[in-house]
Amino acid sequence: MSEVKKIAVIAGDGIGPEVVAEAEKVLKATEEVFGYAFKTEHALFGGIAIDERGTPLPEDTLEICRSADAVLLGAVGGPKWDNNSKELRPETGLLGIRKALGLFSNLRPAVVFDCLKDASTLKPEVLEGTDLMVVRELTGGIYFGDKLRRQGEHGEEAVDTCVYNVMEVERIVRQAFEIAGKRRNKLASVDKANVLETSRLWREVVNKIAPEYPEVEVEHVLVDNCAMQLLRRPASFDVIVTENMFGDILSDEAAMLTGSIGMLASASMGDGNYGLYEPVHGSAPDIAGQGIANPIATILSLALMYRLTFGYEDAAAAIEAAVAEVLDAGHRTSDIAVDKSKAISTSEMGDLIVAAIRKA
Ligand SMILES: NC(=O)c1ccc[n+]([C@@H]2O[C@H](COP(=O)([O-])OP(=O)(O)OC[C@H]3O[C@@H](n4cnc5c(N)ncnc54)[C@H](O)[C@@H]3O)[C@@H](O)[C@H]2O)c1
Ligand SMILES: CC(C)[C@H](C(=O)O)[C@@H](O)C(=O)O
Ligand SMILES: [Mg+2]
Repeated sequence: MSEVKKIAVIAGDGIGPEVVAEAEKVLKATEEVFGYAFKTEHALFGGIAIDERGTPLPEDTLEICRSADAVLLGAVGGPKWDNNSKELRPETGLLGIRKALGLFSNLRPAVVFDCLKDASTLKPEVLEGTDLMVVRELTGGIYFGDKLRRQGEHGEEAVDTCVYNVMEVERIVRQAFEIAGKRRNKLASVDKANVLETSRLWREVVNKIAPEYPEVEVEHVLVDNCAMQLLRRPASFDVIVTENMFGDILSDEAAMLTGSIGMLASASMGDGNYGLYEPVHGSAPDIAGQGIANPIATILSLALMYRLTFGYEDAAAAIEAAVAEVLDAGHRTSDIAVDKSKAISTSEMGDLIVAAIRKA
């Protein structure tokens, strides 16, 4: 039996608790199969924390996360809190936890499973071989710059400020080069350097660091062009590194290459092995409570946790293989089902993945 590791579990809102429950089943199965020992501690966060504690990110939730080795998060947000003031929004809690835990690097792999090519809105031949990683800067840029409302010449105005310093760009770009070096040695740096000063700084930093990684081929792509190229030639991308907001948008776009945003996992990391793992999708209020959400993004996020925080490659690979096996066998939640009448539920998908892990 290995040393007990601690995982903070945050279910959140909407489909968050539904998909996290399935990931916890997988956690339990992998503990038993591989002999790992985890202590999980649940914490309140997001809209439910606003309702129960008057703040989206209670101090004790942050403490539970800080004292853990990793965090598993579902999703937060929903219409109930959409008209709240900024401080009382679930999304403010999400930005707060990322900042407080120093998670500046958000890794969002988008891999097209062969058997799911028919689930995407794109032609199968365009998707062939698509396996990319969006490396999104997560604690800077327009998300965190000063915001204000004021009276201007034409009445009320709103201001969002986008700021990046060299240190913030260097650390994420370095991580992206390192990741590209372990993959196919291709890095696309995405910016809007034809317009934005922050993007010109970003590009200067990439060009300054590039000679340290001569084996990595660097391509600068303007973000509007990148949005288009992702649909035109997705398989040509390996690692995409970009700032916070561009990464948010491009990763949702990349999700559709895989068939559904319900397939896209993510890891939010700092300098070390500590990480927060969550699906790329949100709380999906339109399907919450129906038991039909796809839990695979959250389950694959758990696999990323095993790999990146704990170095348990056997369990990570077993989860990924189990997901592939279940999909190959034709099982689909409704978001990836071509014939929706045959779609299975969230918990059926979780159970099938657990069964595949146990029998492997
Ligand atoms: N990390 C997070 O917690 C996070 C991420 C994105 C959005 N949000 C929040 O979630 C709320 C809803 O946002 P949205 O509707 O723009 O995005 P969303 O990702 O929640 O949903 C977009 C669409 O994708 C579908 N979808 C998402 N996840 C799915 C899954 N696992 N299985 C099947 N279908 C799935 C939804 O049903 C919806 O039609 C908002 O409050 C937003 O702020 C939170
Ligand atoms: C909910 C929102 C604040 C968040 C973001 O924009 O970072 C989400 O869209 C994501 O992709 O994690
Ligand atoms: Mg997003």
